[in-house]
Amino acid sequence: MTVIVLSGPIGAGKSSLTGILSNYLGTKPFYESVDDNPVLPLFYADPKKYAFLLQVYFLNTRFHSIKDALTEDNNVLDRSIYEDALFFQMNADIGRATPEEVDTYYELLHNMMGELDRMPKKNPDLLVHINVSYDTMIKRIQKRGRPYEQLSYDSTLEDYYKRLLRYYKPWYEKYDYSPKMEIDGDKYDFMSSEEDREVVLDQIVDKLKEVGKLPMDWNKSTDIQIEA
Ligand SMILES: Nc1ncnc2c1ncn2[C@@H]1O[C@H](COP(=O)(O)OP(=O)(O)OP(=O)(O)O)[C@@H](O)[C@H]1O
Ligand SMILES: Nc1nc(=O)c2ncn([C@H]3C[C@H](O)[C@@H](CO)O3)c2[nH]1
Repeated sequence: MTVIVLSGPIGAGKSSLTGILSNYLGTKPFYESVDDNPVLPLFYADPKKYAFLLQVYFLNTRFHSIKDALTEDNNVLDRSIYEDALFFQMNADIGRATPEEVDTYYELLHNMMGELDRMPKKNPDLLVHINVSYDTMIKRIQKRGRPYEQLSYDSTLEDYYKRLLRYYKPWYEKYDYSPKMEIDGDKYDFMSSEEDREVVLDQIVDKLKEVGKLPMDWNKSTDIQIEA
């Protein structure tokens, strides 16, 4: 079984690359609950009131996806459980959670991580992190067009997004649950440029080979599924 997780800030391209990568490798994609998430619009309308609820919602749905993913042989997950605390901590730091909510959240997270430790596979095999600058992030958020994520929706979102990027840098540097790699999301338009898509897929395939998750002579035309 091989598990690949994508990470990166809002609009970095995780869902898009999850689809492309899983299609390329012939594995199953698992997406973060966004369009069917009833709490997300509430959170953007009143972050202070809904930050804790949203966090619990994401933790719960993420846990479901991880359990489902473990029933499949190989899979690609759009965002890791390890990023949930980054979001929560950032929201707590800007006063959107009470001390009781902070304590409860970390206890719940700790409890869930304990459950993951008992699963047949504790950690992913590879984390693929998409790096984007603030300008790219905003362009992508605009392109996708969820109304409540637009800068025009709330004047504090610019600060929120810039802060999020600042939190991601040390988070990625510290991340050590699995091998990891970065994709330059500013440079490569893997959505519309076939050439860029190939470069990005090659980078990921090379890394999977390096960590022993694909045979060294694998190429797409051999059409072999990624190794258990
Ligand atoms: N490398 C890229 N080049 C050009 N456009 C991209 C790229 N990656 C993503 N996009 C576009 O940017 C938008 C956001 O992408 P996507 O939904 O995949 O981001 P995400 O990281 O999953 O976001 P979120 O964290 O909000 O779930 C989409 O419209 C997508 O088509
Ligand atoms: N507050 C908060 N905590 C999370 O754990 C979290 N995970 C994702 N998101 C938001 C970002 C995008 O708008 C949208 C899609 O990623 O959902 C989160 N927001």
